Amino acid sequence: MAFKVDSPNVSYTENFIISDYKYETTEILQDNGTMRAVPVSTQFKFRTECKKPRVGCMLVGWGGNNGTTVTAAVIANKLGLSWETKTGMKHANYFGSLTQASTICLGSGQHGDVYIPFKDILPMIEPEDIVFDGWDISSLDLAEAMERACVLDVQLQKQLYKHMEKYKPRPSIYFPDFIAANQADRADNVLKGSKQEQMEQIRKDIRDFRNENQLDKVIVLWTANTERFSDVRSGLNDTAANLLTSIKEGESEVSPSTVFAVASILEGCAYINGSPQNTLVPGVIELAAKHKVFIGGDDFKSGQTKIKSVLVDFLVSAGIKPVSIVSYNHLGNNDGKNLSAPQQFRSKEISKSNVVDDMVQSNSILYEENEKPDHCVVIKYVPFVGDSKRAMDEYTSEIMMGGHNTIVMHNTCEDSLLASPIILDLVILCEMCQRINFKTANSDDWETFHPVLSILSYLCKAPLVPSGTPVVNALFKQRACLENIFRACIGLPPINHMTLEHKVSTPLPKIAETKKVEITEKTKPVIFKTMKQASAVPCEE
Ligand SMILES: NC(=O)c1ccc[n+]([C@@H]2O[C@H](COP(=O)([O-])OP(=O)(O)OC[C@H]3O[C@@H](n4cnc5c(N)ncnc54)[C@H](O)[C@@H]3O)[C@@H](O)[C@H]2O)c1
Ligand SMILES: O=P([O-])([O-])O[C@@H]1[C@@H](O)[C@H](O)[C@@H](O)[C@H](O)[C@@H]1O
Repeated sequence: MAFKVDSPNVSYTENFIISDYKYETTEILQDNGTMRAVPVSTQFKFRTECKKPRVGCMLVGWGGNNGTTVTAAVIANKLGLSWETKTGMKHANYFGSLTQASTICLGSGQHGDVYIPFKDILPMIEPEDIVFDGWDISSLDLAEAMERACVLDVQLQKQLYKHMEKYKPRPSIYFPDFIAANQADRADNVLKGSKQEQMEQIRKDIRDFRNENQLDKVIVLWTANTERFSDVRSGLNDTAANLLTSIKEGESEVSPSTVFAVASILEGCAYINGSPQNTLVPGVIELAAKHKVFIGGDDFKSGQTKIKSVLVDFLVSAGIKPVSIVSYNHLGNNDGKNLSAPQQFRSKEISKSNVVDDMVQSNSILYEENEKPDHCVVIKYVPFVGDSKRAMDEYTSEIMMGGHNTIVMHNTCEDSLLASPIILDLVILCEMCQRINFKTANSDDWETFHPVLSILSYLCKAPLVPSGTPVVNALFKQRACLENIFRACIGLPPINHMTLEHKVSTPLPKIAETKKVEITEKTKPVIFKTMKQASAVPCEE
Protein backbone atom coordinates (compact mmCIF):
# COMPACT_ATOMS: atom_id res chain seq x y z
CA MET A 1 0.00 0.00 0.00
CA ALA A 2 1.49 3.42 -0.96
CA PHE A 3 0.80 4.94 2.47
CA LYS A 4 0.11 4.11 6.12
CA VAL A 5 -2.21 5.93 8.47
CA ASP A 6 -0.41 7.15 11.56
CA SER A 7 -3.11 7.23 14.21
CA PRO A 8 -3.75 5.64 17.61
CA ASN A 9 -7.12 4.58 16.17
CA VAL A 10 -5.71 2.50 13.32
CA SER A 11 -3.75 -0.73 13.56
CA TYR A 12 -2.29 -2.96 10.87
CA THR A 13 -1.96 -6.68 11.46
CA GLU A 14 -0.69 -9.34 9.06
CA ASN A 15 -4.21 -9.92 7.75
CA PHE A 16 -6.27 -6.89 8.67
CA ILE A 17 -6.53 -3.11 8.87
CA ILE A 18 -8.50 -2.25 11.99
CA SER A 19 -9.84 1.23 12.67
CA ASP A 20 -11.85 2.83 15.45
CA TYR A 21 -14.04 5.36 13.75
CA LYS A 22 -16.48 7.90 15.16
CA TYR A 23 -19.34 8.24 12.65
CA GLU A 24 -20.92 11.67 13.07
CA THR A 25 -24.35 12.56 11.73
CA THR A 26 -27.09 15.08 12.49
CA GLU A 27 -30.49 13.77 13.51
CA ILE A 28 -33.44 16.10 12.90
CA LEU A 29 -36.19 15.88 15.47
CA GLN A 30 -39.59 17.52 15.15
CA ASP A 31 -40.48 19.33 18.34
CA ASN A 32 -44.02 20.75 18.28
CA GLY A 33 -43.54 22.35 14.92
CA THR A 34 -39.91 23.26 15.36
CA MET A 35 -36.94 21.17 14.27
CA ARG A 36 -34.11 20.17 16.52
CA ALA A 37 -30.81 19.29 14.89
CA VAL A 38 -29.04 16.84 17.16
CA PRO A 39 -25.43 15.82 16.42
CA VAL A 40 -25.17 12.05 16.94
CA SER A 41 -21.99 10.01 17.18
CA THR A 42 -21.80 6.27 16.58
CA GLN A 43 -18.60 4.42 17.33
CA PHE A 44 -17.57 1.92 14.69
CA LYS A 45 -14.75 -0.55 14.64
CA PHE A 46 -13.92 -1.48 11.02
CA ARG A 47 -11.91 -4.54 10.02
CA THR A 48 -10.70 -4.88 6.45
CA GLU A 49 -9.10 -8.10 5.27
CA CYS A 50 -5.93 -7.32 3.32
CA LYS A 51 -5.31 -10.66 1.63
CA LYS A 52 -6.53 -10.44 -1.96
CA PRO A 53 -8.48 -13.58 -2.89
CA ARG A 54 -8.54 -15.36 -6.24
CA VAL A 55 -11.69 -13.98 -7.84
CA GLY A 56 -13.72 -15.25 -10.75
CA CYS A 57 -16.32 -13.19 -12.62
CA MET A 58 -19.03 -14.98 -14.56
CA LEU A 59 -20.77 -12.70 -17.05
CA VAL A 60 -24.28 -13.49 -18.21
CA GLY A 61 -24.28 -12.24 -21.79
CA TRP A 62 -20.53 -12.83 -22.11
CA GLY A 63 -20.73 -12.86 -25.91
CA GLY A 64 -22.28 -9.39 -26.06
CA ASN A 65 -20.68 -6.05 -26.82
CA ASN A 66 -19.97 -5.33 -23.13
CA GLY A 67 -18.95 -8.89 -22.25
CA THR A 68 -16.46 -9.23 -25.08
CA THR A 69 -15.13 -5.69 -24.68
CA VAL A 70 -14.43 -5.91 -20.94
CA THR A 71 -12.74 -9.29 -21.38
CA ALA A 72 -10.66 -8.00 -24.30
CA ALA A 73 -9.69 -4.85 -22.39
CA VAL A 74 -8.36 -6.83 -19.44
CA ILE A 75 -6.32 -9.07 -21.72
CA ALA A 76 -4.99 -6.06 -23.63
CA ASN A 77 -3.94 -4.36 -20.39
CA LYS A 78 -2.43 -7.57 -19.04
CA LEU A 79 -0.33 -7.92 -22.22
CA GLY A 80 0.39 -4.20 -22.42
CA LEU A 81 -0.87 -4.06 -25.99
CA SER A 82 -0.56 -1.07 -28.28
CA TRP A 83 -2.02 -0.74 -31.76
CA GLU A 84 -1.85 1.49 -34.80
CA THR A 85 -4.80 3.69 -35.68
CA LYS A 86 -5.28 6.46 -38.22
CA THR A 87 -4.66 8.97 -35.41
CA GLY A 88 -1.49 7.27 -34.15
CA MET A 89 -0.53 4.55 -31.65
CA LYS A 90 -3.05 3.72 -28.94
CA HIS A 91 -2.20 1.91 -25.69
CA ALA A 92 -4.36 -0.29 -23.46
CA ASN A 93 -5.80 1.54 -20.44
CA TYR A 94 -8.78 1.55 -18.11
CA PHE A 95 -10.08 5.07 -18.72
CA GLY A 96 -13.62 5.41 -17.36
CA SER A 97 -12.96 3.16 -14.41
CA LEU A 98 -13.41 4.82 -11.01
CA THR A 99 -11.08 2.37 -9.32
CA GLN A 100 -8.42 2.15 -12.04
CA ALA A 101 -8.32 5.62 -13.58
CA SER A 102 -9.52 8.07 -10.93
CA THR A 103 -7.80 9.44 -7.85
CA ILE A 104 -8.87 10.16 -4.31
CA CYS A 105 -7.66 12.96 -2.03
CA LEU A 106 -5.76 11.36 0.86
CA GLY A 107 -5.21 14.66 2.68
CA SER A 108 -3.14 17.84 2.49
CA GLY A 109 0.60 18.25 2.71
CA GLN A 110 2.93 21.19 2.61
CA HIS A 111 2.39 21.53 -1.13
CA GLY A 112 -1.39 21.20 -1.03
CA ASP A 113 -3.79 18.30 -1.49
CA VAL A 114 -2.26 14.87 -2.03
CA TYR A 115 -4.08 12.55 -4.42
CA ILE A 116 -3.57 8.79 -4.70
CA PRO A 117 -5.06 6.27 -7.15
CA PHE A 118 -8.55 5.35 -5.97
CA LYS A 119 -7.58 1.69 -5.99
CA ASP A 120 -4.86 2.35 -3.41
CA ILE A 121 -7.17 3.55 -0.62
CA LEU A 122 -7.90 -0.09 0.30
CA PRO A 123 -6.28 -3.35 -0.87
CA MET A 124 -8.50 -3.95 -3.93
CA ILE A 125 -8.01 -6.73 -6.45
CA GLU A 126 -6.58 -5.79 -9.84
CA PRO A 127 -8.57 -6.35 -13.06
CA GLU A 128 -5.81 -8.62 -14.36
CA ASP A 129 -6.33 -10.87 -11.33
CA ILE A 130 -9.94 -11.60 -12.29
CA VAL A 131 -10.65 -14.88 -14.09
CA PHE A 132 -13.51 -14.45 -16.57
CA ASP A 133 -16.12 -16.93 -17.71
CA GLY A 134 -19.83 -16.80 -18.46
CA TRP A 135 -22.85 -17.71 -20.44
CA ASP A 136 -24.50 -16.60 -23.67
CA ILE A 137 -27.48 -17.78 -25.71
CA SER A 138 -25.22 -17.22 -28.74
CA SER A 139 -22.66 -19.91 -29.41
CA LEU A 140 -19.97 -17.68 -30.93
CA ASP A 141 -16.61 -17.86 -29.17
CA LEU A 142 -15.37 -14.59 -27.78
CA ALA A 143 -13.12 -13.81 -30.76
CA GLU A 144 -16.02 -14.18 -33.19
CA ALA A 145 -18.26 -12.26 -30.78
CA MET A 146 -15.66 -9.47 -30.47
CA GLU A 147 -15.68 -9.18 -34.27
CA ARG A 148 -19.50 -9.16 -34.30
CA ALA A 149 -19.53 -6.41 -31.65
CA CYS A 150 -17.48 -4.04 -33.85
CA VAL A 151 -16.33 -2.09 -30.81
CA LEU A 152 -12.53 -2.40 -30.74
CA ASP A 153 -10.08 -1.24 -33.43
CA VAL A 154 -9.26 -3.99 -35.92
CA GLN A 155 -5.50 -3.77 -35.29
CA LEU A 156 -6.21 -4.48 -31.61
CA GLN A 157 -8.67 -7.24 -32.42
CA LYS A 158 -6.03 -8.96 -34.55
CA GLN A 159 -3.64 -9.09 -31.57
CA LEU A 160 -6.37 -10.31 -29.25
CA TYR A 161 -7.95 -12.91 -31.52
CA LYS A 162 -5.90 -15.93 -30.43
CA HIS A 163 -6.43 -15.03 -26.77
CA MET A 164 -10.18 -14.51 -27.12
CA GLU A 165 -11.03 -17.53 -29.27
CA LYS A 166 -10.28 -19.92 -26.41
CA TYR A 167 -13.21 -18.47 -24.47
CA LYS A 168 -16.54 -20.10 -25.24
CA PRO A 169 -19.72 -18.97 -23.47
CA ARG A 170 -21.58 -21.71 -21.63
CA PRO A 171 -25.14 -22.53 -22.82
CA SER A 172 -27.64 -20.31 -21.09
CA ILE A 173 -31.23 -20.01 -19.96
CA TYR A 174 -33.45 -18.64 -22.72
CA PHE A 175 -37.11 -17.78 -22.21
CA PRO A 176 -38.02 -15.91 -25.43
CA ASP A 177 -40.86 -14.03 -23.78
CA PHE A 178 -38.47 -11.91 -21.71
CA ILE A 179 -36.35 -10.33 -24.44
CA ALA A 180 -37.17 -8.94 -27.87
CA ALA A 181 -38.29 -11.44 -30.51
CA ASN A 182 -35.53 -10.04 -32.75
CA GLN A 183 -33.01 -11.83 -30.51
CA ALA A 184 -34.22 -15.29 -31.49
CA ASP A 185 -31.74 -15.65 -34.36
CA ARG A 186 -28.85 -15.51 -31.84
CA ALA A 187 -30.26 -18.19 -29.59
CA ASP A 188 -28.35 -21.31 -30.66
CA ASN A 189 -26.65 -22.02 -27.33
CA VAL A 190 -29.51 -22.62 -24.92
CA LEU A 191 -30.17 -25.05 -22.08
CA LYS A 192 -33.01 -27.55 -22.22
CA GLY A 193 -35.04 -29.06 -19.41
CA SER A 194 -37.22 -27.67 -16.66
CA LYS A 195 -36.58 -24.34 -15.01
CA GLN A 196 -35.33 -26.19 -11.94
CA GLU A 197 -32.98 -28.34 -14.03
CA GLN A 198 -31.65 -25.25 -15.80
CA MET A 199 -31.04 -23.53 -12.47
CA GLU A 200 -29.20 -26.59 -11.20
CA GLN A 201 -27.04 -26.51 -14.35
CA ILE A 202 -26.15 -22.85 -13.72
CA ARG A 203 -25.23 -23.77 -10.14
CA LYS A 204 -23.05 -26.61 -11.44
CA ASP A 205 -21.39 -24.24 -13.93
CA ILE A 206 -20.48 -21.90 -11.06
CA ARG A 207 -19.07 -24.76 -8.95
CA ASP A 208 -17.11 -26.19 -11.90
CA PHE A 209 -15.68 -22.75 -12.74
CA ARG A 210 -14.71 -22.14 -9.12
CA ASN A 211 -13.07 -25.56 -8.72
CA GLU A 212 -11.31 -25.71 -12.10
CA ASN A 213 -9.69 -22.31 -11.46
CA GLN A 214 -9.03 -22.78 -7.71
CA LEU A 215 -11.01 -19.63 -7.01
CA ASP A 216 -11.73 -18.29 -3.56
CA LYS A 217 -14.89 -16.59 -4.72
CA VAL A 218 -17.06 -15.98 -7.80
CA ILE A 219 -19.11 -12.90 -8.61
CA VAL A 220 -21.91 -13.21 -11.18
CA LEU A 221 -22.83 -10.13 -13.22
CA TRP A 222 -25.70 -9.76 -15.70
CA THR A 223 -24.70 -7.95 -18.88
CA ALA A 224 -27.14 -9.83 -21.08
CA ASN A 225 -30.04 -8.23 -22.89
CA THR A 226 -32.56 -6.06 -21.10
CA GLU A 227 -35.60 -8.12 -20.14
CA ARG A 228 -39.16 -6.97 -19.73
CA PHE A 229 -40.22 -6.41 -16.12
CA SER A 230 -41.52 -9.47 -14.29
CA ASP A 231 -44.80 -9.38 -12.42
CA VAL A 232 -44.23 -9.21 -8.66
CA ARG A 233 -47.05 -10.96 -6.86
CA SER A 234 -47.85 -12.82 -3.71
CA GLY A 235 -47.17 -16.52 -3.99
CA LEU A 236 -44.91 -16.09 -7.03
CA ASN A 237 -41.77 -14.20 -6.03
CA ASP A 238 -42.68 -12.17 -2.96
CA THR A 239 -40.69 -14.42 -0.62
CA ALA A 240 -37.64 -16.63 -0.96
CA ALA A 241 -39.68 -19.75 -0.31
CA ASN A 242 -42.33 -18.83 -2.88
CA LEU A 243 -39.69 -17.99 -5.46
CA LEU A 244 -37.89 -21.32 -4.98
CA THR A 245 -41.22 -23.09 -5.28
CA SER A 246 -42.11 -21.11 -8.41
CA ILE A 247 -38.85 -22.16 -10.03
CA LYS A 248 -39.39 -25.78 -8.98
CA GLU A 249 -42.89 -25.66 -10.46
CA GLY A 250 -41.64 -24.00 -13.65
CA GLU A 251 -43.61 -20.76 -13.21
CA SER A 252 -43.33 -18.98 -16.55
CA GLU A 253 -43.22 -15.53 -14.93
CA VAL A 254 -39.79 -16.18 -13.35
CA SER A 255 -37.24 -14.58 -15.71
CA PRO A 256 -33.84 -15.96 -16.76
CA SER A 257 -32.12 -13.17 -14.85
CA THR A 258 -33.99 -14.03 -11.65
CA VAL A 259 -33.09 -17.70 -12.06
CA PHE A 260 -29.45 -16.64 -12.44
CA ALA A 261 -29.73 -14.50 -9.30
CA VAL A 262 -31.17 -17.42 -7.30
CA ALA A 263 -28.53 -19.83 -8.59
CA SER A 264 -25.75 -17.37 -7.70
CA ILE A 265 -27.06 -16.75 -4.21
CA LEU A 266 -27.50 -20.47 -3.54
CA GLU A 267 -23.84 -20.90 -4.55
CA GLY A 268 -22.81 -18.08 -2.19
CA CYS A 269 -21.94 -15.73 -5.04
CA ALA A 270 -22.69 -12.02 -5.17
CA TYR A 271 -25.01 -11.11 -8.03
CA ILE A 272 -25.00 -7.75 -9.82
CA ASN A 273 -27.63 -6.61 -12.33
CA GLY A 274 -26.20 -4.41 -15.07
CA SER A 275 -29.54 -4.07 -16.83
CA PRO A 276 -32.74 -2.20 -15.91
CA GLN A 277 -35.23 -5.05 -15.46
CA ASN A 278 -36.53 -5.90 -11.97
CA THR A 279 -34.48 -9.08 -11.59
CA LEU A 280 -34.02 -8.54 -7.87
CA VAL A 281 -37.60 -9.20 -6.83
CA PRO A 282 -38.49 -9.39 -3.11
CA GLY A 283 -37.91 -13.15 -3.04
CA VAL A 284 -34.36 -12.65 -4.33
CA ILE A 285 -33.67 -9.95 -1.75
CA GLU A 286 -34.95 -12.20 1.06
CA LEU A 287 -32.88 -15.12 -0.22
CA ALA A 288 -29.76 -12.92 -0.38
CA ALA A 289 -30.33 -11.80 3.20
CA LYS A 290 -30.85 -15.38 4.35
CA HIS A 291 -27.61 -16.51 2.69
CA LYS A 292 -25.69 -13.31 3.58
CA VAL A 293 -24.83 -12.74 -0.10
CA PHE A 294 -24.47 -9.30 -1.69
CA ILE A 295 -26.77 -8.27 -4.54
CA GLY A 296 -26.58 -4.98 -6.43
CA GLY A 297 -27.86 -3.01 -9.41
CA ASP A 298 -29.69 -1.90 -11.47
CA ASP A 299 -28.49 -0.82 -14.93
CA PHE A 300 -24.96 0.45 -15.48
CA LYS A 301 -24.83 4.26 -15.24
CA SER A 302 -22.60 4.91 -18.19
CA GLY A 303 -23.21 8.02 -20.23
CA GLN A 304 -26.33 10.10 -20.83
CA THR A 305 -27.77 9.25 -17.41
CA LYS A 306 -24.45 9.77 -15.64
CA ILE A 307 -24.29 13.31 -17.03
CA LYS A 308 -27.93 13.85 -16.02
CA SER A 309 -27.13 12.90 -12.43
CA VAL A 310 -24.48 15.63 -12.41
CA LEU A 311 -26.22 18.38 -14.38
CA VAL A 312 -29.55 18.25 -12.55
CA ASP A 313 -27.69 18.16 -9.23
CA PHE A 314 -25.78 21.29 -10.27
CA LEU A 315 -28.89 23.11 -11.47
CA VAL A 316 -31.12 22.33 -8.48
CA SER A 317 -28.40 22.94 -5.91
CA ALA A 318 -27.70 26.27 -7.62
CA GLY A 319 -31.33 27.26 -7.18
CA ILE A 320 -32.12 26.88 -10.88
CA LYS A 321 -35.33 24.99 -11.70
CA PRO A 322 -35.19 22.36 -14.45
CA VAL A 323 -38.70 22.23 -15.94
CA SER A 324 -38.11 20.10 -19.04
CA ILE A 325 -35.59 17.33 -19.63
CA VAL A 326 -35.57 15.50 -22.96
CA SER A 327 -33.09 12.69 -23.41
CA TYR A 328 -32.96 11.21 -26.89
CA ASN A 329 -30.48 8.73 -28.18
CA HIS A 330 -30.04 6.35 -31.05
CA LEU A 331 -27.66 3.45 -31.33
CA GLY A 332 -27.18 0.55 -33.68
CA ASN A 333 -25.76 -2.23 -31.54
CA ASN A 334 -27.62 -5.36 -30.46
CA ASP A 335 -28.63 -3.66 -27.22
CA GLY A 336 -30.36 -1.00 -29.30
CA LYS A 337 -31.95 -3.73 -31.40
CA ASN A 338 -33.33 -5.43 -28.30
CA LEU A 339 -34.51 -2.07 -26.89
CA SER A 340 -36.44 -1.38 -30.08
CA ALA A 341 -39.10 -3.71 -28.68
CA PRO A 342 -41.65 -1.87 -26.51
CA GLN A 343 -41.46 -3.99 -23.35
CA GLN A 344 -37.66 -3.97 -23.28
CA PHE A 345 -37.60 -0.20 -23.97
CA ARG A 346 -40.06 0.29 -21.08
CA SER A 347 -37.56 -1.33 -18.68
CA LYS A 348 -34.89 1.12 -19.82
CA GLU A 349 -37.27 4.10 -19.81
CA ILE A 350 -38.05 3.46 -16.14
CA SER A 351 -34.41 3.26 -15.07
CA LYS A 352 -33.50 6.37 -17.09
CA SER A 353 -36.44 8.40 -15.83
CA ASN A 354 -36.19 8.09 -12.05
CA VAL A 355 -32.65 9.41 -11.82
CA VAL A 356 -33.66 13.03 -11.05
CA ASP A 357 -36.16 12.31 -8.25
CA ASP A 358 -33.86 12.74 -5.24
CA MET A 359 -32.40 15.99 -6.54
CA VAL A 360 -35.82 17.47 -7.33
CA GLN A 361 -37.24 16.42 -3.96
CA SER A 362 -34.31 18.06 -2.16
CA ASN A 363 -35.48 21.59 -3.02
CA SER A 364 -38.97 22.62 -1.87
CA ILE A 365 -38.22 26.24 -2.78
CA LEU A 366 -38.19 25.34 -6.46
CA TYR A 367 -40.70 22.48 -6.50
CA GLU A 368 -44.10 22.04 -4.88
CA GLU A 369 -44.76 18.66 -3.31
CA ASN A 370 -44.93 15.99 -6.06
CA GLU A 371 -43.98 18.57 -8.69
CA LYS A 372 -41.45 17.25 -11.20
CA PRO A 373 -39.89 18.55 -14.42
CA ASP A 374 -41.24 17.15 -17.70
CA HIS A 375 -38.96 14.24 -18.44
CA CYS A 376 -38.93 12.39 -21.75
CA VAL A 377 -36.68 9.47 -22.71
CA VAL A 378 -36.37 8.36 -26.32
CA ILE A 379 -34.22 5.51 -27.64
CA LYS A 380 -34.13 4.64 -31.31
CA TYR A 381 -32.40 1.78 -33.12
CA VAL A 382 -30.35 2.91 -36.11
CA PRO A 383 -28.14 0.02 -37.27
CA PHE A 384 -25.62 2.10 -39.17
CA VAL A 385 -24.16 3.81 -36.08
CA GLY A 386 -23.44 0.49 -34.33
CA ASP A 387 -22.02 0.81 -30.83
CA SER A 388 -21.37 4.53 -31.35
CA LYS A 389 -24.37 5.86 -29.44
CA ARG A 390 -25.55 9.35 -30.28
CA ALA A 391 -27.18 11.07 -27.30
CA MET A 392 -28.90 14.41 -27.56
CA ASP A 393 -30.21 16.14 -24.45
CA GLU A 394 -32.10 19.34 -23.86
CA TYR A 395 -32.44 20.79 -20.35
CA THR A 396 -34.73 23.81 -20.00
CA SER A 397 -34.79 25.56 -16.63
CA GLU A 398 -36.54 28.53 -15.11
CA ILE A 399 -34.15 31.19 -13.91
CA MET A 400 -34.69 34.50 -12.13
CA MET A 401 -37.64 36.77 -12.89
CA GLY A 402 -39.32 34.51 -15.43
CA GLY A 403 -36.21 33.90 -17.47
CA HIS A 404 -35.31 30.55 -19.07
CA ASN A 405 -32.07 28.74 -19.65
CA THR A 406 -31.81 25.92 -22.17
CA ILE A 407 -28.76 23.65 -22.23
CA VAL A 408 -28.36 21.36 -25.23
CA MET A 409 -25.83 18.54 -25.38
CA HIS A 410 -24.70 16.15 -28.09
CA ASN A 411 -22.76 13.17 -26.85
CA THR A 412 -21.27 10.47 -29.08
CA CYS A 413 -19.53 7.49 -27.56
CA GLU A 414 -18.93 3.78 -28.00
CA ASP A 415 -21.48 2.63 -25.42
CA SER A 416 -19.53 -0.53 -24.58
CA LEU A 417 -16.33 1.42 -23.91
CA LEU A 418 -18.28 3.37 -21.28
CA ALA A 419 -19.91 0.29 -19.75
CA SER A 420 -16.86 -2.02 -19.66
CA PRO A 421 -14.90 -0.06 -17.02
CA ILE A 422 -18.10 0.12 -14.95
CA ILE A 423 -18.34 -3.68 -15.03
CA LEU A 424 -14.80 -3.86 -13.63
CA ASP A 425 -15.61 -1.34 -10.90
CA LEU A 426 -18.77 -3.20 -9.90
CA VAL A 427 -16.87 -6.46 -9.50
CA ILE A 428 -13.83 -4.91 -7.77
CA LEU A 429 -15.88 -2.79 -5.34
CA CYS A 430 -18.32 -5.60 -4.56
CA GLU A 431 -15.41 -7.93 -3.80
CA MET A 432 -13.74 -5.24 -1.65
CA CYS A 433 -16.96 -4.82 0.36
CA GLN A 434 -17.01 -8.58 0.96
CA ARG A 435 -13.75 -8.11 2.93
CA ILE A 436 -15.03 -5.29 5.14
CA ASN A 437 -16.61 -6.07 8.52
CA PHE A 438 -17.59 -3.78 11.36
CA LYS A 439 -18.82 -3.67 14.94
CA THR A 440 -20.77 -1.04 16.82
CA ALA A 441 -21.77 -0.90 20.46
CA ASN A 442 -24.86 -2.84 19.42
CA SER A 443 -22.98 -5.87 18.19
CA ASP A 444 -20.43 -8.25 19.66
CA ASP A 445 -19.97 -10.07 16.35
CA TRP A 446 -18.39 -8.71 13.18
CA GLU A 447 -21.13 -7.58 10.79
CA THR A 448 -21.18 -7.12 7.00
CA PHE A 449 -22.86 -4.42 4.94
CA HIS A 450 -26.54 -4.98 4.19
CA PRO A 451 -27.01 -7.67 1.48
CA VAL A 452 -28.43 -4.98 -0.84
CA LEU A 453 -25.10 -3.32 -1.58
CA SER A 454 -26.23 0.26 -2.11
CA ILE A 455 -22.63 1.50 -1.91
CA LEU A 456 -22.53 0.51 -5.63
CA SER A 457 -25.08 3.26 -6.43
CA TYR A 458 -22.45 5.43 -8.15
CA LEU A 459 -22.31 2.80 -10.91
CA CYS A 460 -26.05 2.27 -11.39
CA LYS A 461 -28.86 4.24 -13.04
CA ALA A 462 -31.53 2.85 -10.73
CA PRO A 463 -29.71 2.06 -7.47
CA LEU A 464 -31.18 -0.81 -5.48
CA VAL A 465 -31.20 0.16 -1.79
CA PRO A 466 -32.25 -1.59 1.43
CA SER A 467 -35.99 -1.26 2.01
CA GLY A 468 -36.93 2.04 3.62
CA THR A 469 -33.61 3.75 2.90
CA PRO A 470 -33.26 6.76 0.57
CA VAL A 471 -32.25 6.41 -3.10
CA VAL A 472 -29.40 8.78 -3.92
CA ASN A 473 -28.74 9.44 -7.62
CA ALA A 474 -26.64 12.61 -7.43
CA LEU A 475 -23.32 11.39 -8.76
CA PHE A 476 -20.94 13.27 -6.50
CA LYS A 477 -22.89 12.36 -3.37
CA GLN A 478 -22.62 8.75 -4.47
CA ARG A 479 -18.91 9.08 -5.02
CA ALA A 480 -18.39 10.86 -1.68
CA CYS A 481 -20.26 8.00 0.03
CA LEU A 482 -17.85 5.45 -1.44
CA GLU A 483 -14.73 7.53 -0.76
CA ASN A 484 -15.65 8.35 2.84
CA ILE A 485 -16.70 4.82 3.80
CA PHE A 486 -13.38 3.56 2.46
CA ARG A 487 -11.59 6.37 4.36
CA ALA A 488 -13.42 5.30 7.53
CA CYS A 489 -12.02 1.78 7.06
CA ILE A 490 -8.54 3.27 7.51
CA GLY A 491 -9.62 5.62 10.28
CA LEU A 492 -9.55 8.83 8.24
CA PRO A 493 -12.25 11.52 8.55
CA PRO A 494 -14.52 12.22 5.58
CA ILE A 495 -13.36 14.71 2.97
CA ASN A 496 -15.56 17.71 3.72
CA HIS A 497 -13.91 20.36 1.50
CA MET A 498 -14.12 22.92 4.32
CA THR A 499 -10.39 23.77 4.10
CA LEU A 500 -10.73 26.06 7.13
CA GLU A 501 -6.96 26.11 7.30
CA HIS A 502 -7.04 28.23 4.14
CA LYS A 503 -9.78 30.55 5.35
CA VAL A 504 -8.26 31.96 8.51
CA SER A 505 -5.63 34.67 8.96
CA THR A 506 -3.53 32.85 11.54
CA PRO A 507 -2.33 29.25 11.29
CA LEU A 508 -4.61 26.77 13.04
CA PRO A 509 -3.22 25.25 16.25
CA LYS A 510 -2.40 21.56 15.76
CA ILE A 511 -5.05 19.64 17.68
CA ALA A 512 -3.53 16.97 19.95
CA GLU A 513 -3.74 13.45 18.48
CA THR A 514 -7.16 12.00 19.02
CA LYS A 515 -7.19 9.53 21.88
CA LYS A 516 -7.97 5.86 21.15
CA VAL A 517 -11.69 5.62 21.94
CA GLU A 518 -12.41 2.49 23.95
CA ILE A 519 -16.09 1.57 23.96
CA THR A 520 -17.02 1.72 27.66
CA GLU A 521 -20.19 2.52 29.56
CA LYS A 522 -19.05 6.17 29.68
CA THR A 523 -18.08 6.42 26.02
CA LYS A 524 -20.85 4.10 24.86
CA PRO A 525 -22.18 5.98 21.82
CA VAL A 526 -25.58 7.58 21.89
CA ILE A 527 -27.68 5.45 19.61
CA PHE A 528 -31.35 6.35 19.49
CA LYS A 529 -33.58 3.50 18.44
CA THR A 530 -36.42 5.89 17.66
CA MET A 531 -36.96 9.58 17.09
CA LYS A 532 -39.18 9.51 20.20
CA GLN A 533 -36.29 8.33 22.36
CA ALA A 534 -34.03 10.98 20.90
CA SER A 535 -36.56 13.75 21.42
CA ALA A 536 -36.85 12.72 25.08
CA VAL A 537 -33.25 13.88 25.55
CA PRO A 538 -33.42 17.42 27.00
CA CYS A 539 -31.52 20.13 25.10
CA GLU A 540 -28.56 21.14 27.26
CA GLU A 541 -28.63 24.89 27.77
N1 LIG B 1 -23.39 1.60 -22.17
C1 LIG B 1 -23.87 0.37 -22.25
O1 LIG B 1 -23.50 -0.45 -23.06
C2 LIG B 1 -24.92 -0.02 -21.26
C3 LIG B 1 -25.28 0.86 -20.23
C4 LIG B 1 -26.25 0.45 -19.32
C5 LIG B 1 -26.82 -0.81 -19.43
N2 LIG B 1 -26.44 -1.62 -20.45
C6 LIG B 1 -27.07 -2.92 -20.53
O2 LIG B 1 -26.09 -3.94 -20.61
C7 LIG B 1 -26.64 -5.05 -21.32
C8 LIG B 1 -25.66 -5.52 -22.35
O3 LIG B 1 -25.39 -4.47 -23.24
P1 LIG B 1 -24.59 -4.87 -24.58
O4 LIG B 1 -24.37 -3.62 -25.36
O5 LIG B 1 -23.43 -5.73 -24.23
O6 LIG B 1 -25.70 -5.75 -25.31
P2 LIG B 1 -25.49 -6.97 -26.32
O7 LIG B 1 -26.83 -7.22 -26.92
O8 LIG B 1 -24.34 -6.73 -27.20
O9 LIG B 1 -25.09 -8.17 -25.36
C9 LIG B 1 -26.06 -8.90 -24.65
C10 LIG B 1 -25.71 -10.38 -24.79
O10 LIG B 1 -26.59 -11.11 -23.97
C11 LIG B 1 -26.91 -12.31 -24.64
N3 LIG B 1 -28.09 -12.82 -23.97
C12 LIG B 1 -29.38 -12.42 -24.10
N4 LIG B 1 -30.16 -13.13 -23.26
C13 LIG B 1 -29.34 -13.99 -22.57
C14 LIG B 1 -29.52 -14.95 -21.57
N5 LIG B 1 -30.73 -15.22 -21.07
N6 LIG B 1 -28.43 -15.60 -21.08
C15 LIG B 1 -27.20 -15.34 -21.57
N7 LIG B 1 -26.96 -14.44 -22.55
C16 LIG B 1 -28.02 -13.78 -23.03
C17 LIG B 1 -27.05 -11.91 -26.09
O11 LIG B 1 -26.87 -13.03 -26.94
C18 LIG B 1 -25.88 -10.91 -26.22
O12 LIG B 1 -24.71 -11.56 -26.64
C19 LIG B 1 -27.96 -4.59 -21.90
O13 LIG B 1 -29.03 -5.02 -21.10
C20 LIG B 1 -27.87 -3.08 -21.80
O14 LIG B 1 -29.13 -2.45 -21.67
C21 LIG B 1 -25.53 -1.27 -21.36
O1 LIG C 1 -26.33 5.32 -19.06
P1 LIG C 1 -26.93 5.85 -20.32
O2 LIG C 1 -25.92 6.23 -21.37
O3 LIG C 1 -27.95 6.91 -20.08
O4 LIG C 1 -27.82 4.64 -20.91
C1 LIG C 1 -27.60 4.01 -22.12
C2 LIG C 1 -28.75 4.43 -22.98
O5 LIG C 1 -28.60 5.79 -23.29
C3 LIG C 1 -28.75 3.60 -24.22
O6 LIG C 1 -29.84 3.98 -25.01
C4 LIG C 1 -28.89 2.15 -23.86
O7 LIG C 1 -28.88 1.42 -25.00
C5 LIG C 1 -27.75 1.70 -23.02
O8 LIG C 1 -28.05 0.39 -22.60
C6 LIG C 1 -27.56 2.55 -21.81
O9 LIG C 1 -28.58 2.24 -20.88
